[in-house]
Amino acid sequence: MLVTLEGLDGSGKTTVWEALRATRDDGWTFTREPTGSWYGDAVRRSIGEPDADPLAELFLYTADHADHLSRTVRPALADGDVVVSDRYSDSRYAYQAASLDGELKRPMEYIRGVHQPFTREPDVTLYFDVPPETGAARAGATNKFEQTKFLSEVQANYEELISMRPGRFVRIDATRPPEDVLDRVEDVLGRVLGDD
Ligand SMILES: Nc1ncnc2c1ncn2[C@@H]1O[C@H](COP(=O)(O)OP(=O)(O)OP(=O)(O)O)[C@@H](O)[C@H]1O
Ligand SMILES: Cc1cn([C@H]2C[C@H](O)[C@@H](COP(=O)(O)O)O2)c(=O)[nH]c1=O
Repeated sequence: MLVTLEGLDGSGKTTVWEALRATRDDGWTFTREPTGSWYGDAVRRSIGEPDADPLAELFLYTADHADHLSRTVRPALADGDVVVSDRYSDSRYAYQAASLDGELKRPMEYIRGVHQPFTREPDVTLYFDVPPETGAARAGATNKFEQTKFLSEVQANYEELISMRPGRFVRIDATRPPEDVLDRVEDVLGRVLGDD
C-alpha cells in the first residue's frame, strides 16, 4: 500500500512522518520527495533560485520522481511493504501548476498528463490542512514557495485534486496540536490498513 502525506509548506507532514517512522520497523518503507539522490539535490538547488525557470523546475522534480519510483517505491511495494512518502506526485500537481500558471494553458492537466504514463497513484493521501498564512509562518517564509500568496494558489490546487479524487484523500485538521494530529493520522492508518 502506498500512503502519501501532502499539504502546504509548514503543514506538519514531516513532523508526523518522523513520528511514524520512529515507531515502525519491518514491513514499512519511509521515503520522501525531493529525495536524497543527486536528482533531489538538483531540485533543492532550484528551490533556492528565485529566478529558476518554472518549466525546467517541473522536469527536475519529475526526474526525481521517476528515479524515486524505480529505485525505492516500486521495489518496496513489490516486497509487500507499506510505503509512506512525505510528498509525492500531488505536490507537483499543486505546486508546479501554481508556478506555471500563466506560462502554460491548463498547467495541472499538463502536469498530470506527463505523469500518467509512468507514475503509480497513491492508495491513500493524507492532506494536512492549514491556512496558507499558518503554513508560511510555520515554515519561516524562507524561499519562493513559503509565501502566503503562492501557498494560497497551491491550496486551491490541492482542493481541486481532492474534489477529483474524494475517495483517495483524507483531510487532517493540521491546525490542531501535534499530538492530536498524530492521533488522527494513527486512526486513519489503522482503519485503512485494517481494511487492506
Ligand atoms: N500541529 C502543529 N502545530 C504547531 N506547529 C507544528 C505542528 N506540526 C508541526 N509544527 C511545526 O511547524 C514547523 C513545520 O513543520 P514540518 O516541518 O513538520 O512541516 P512540513 O509540512 O513538513 O513543511 P515543509 O513542507 O515546508 O517541509 C516545525 O517547526 C514544526 O515543529
Ligand atoms: C515534491 C515537491 C516539492 N515541492 C516544493 C514544496 C516545498 O516548498 C519544497 C521542498 O519540499 P519539503 O517538503 O519542504 O522538503 O519543494 C514542489 O514544488 N513540487 C514537488 O513536486
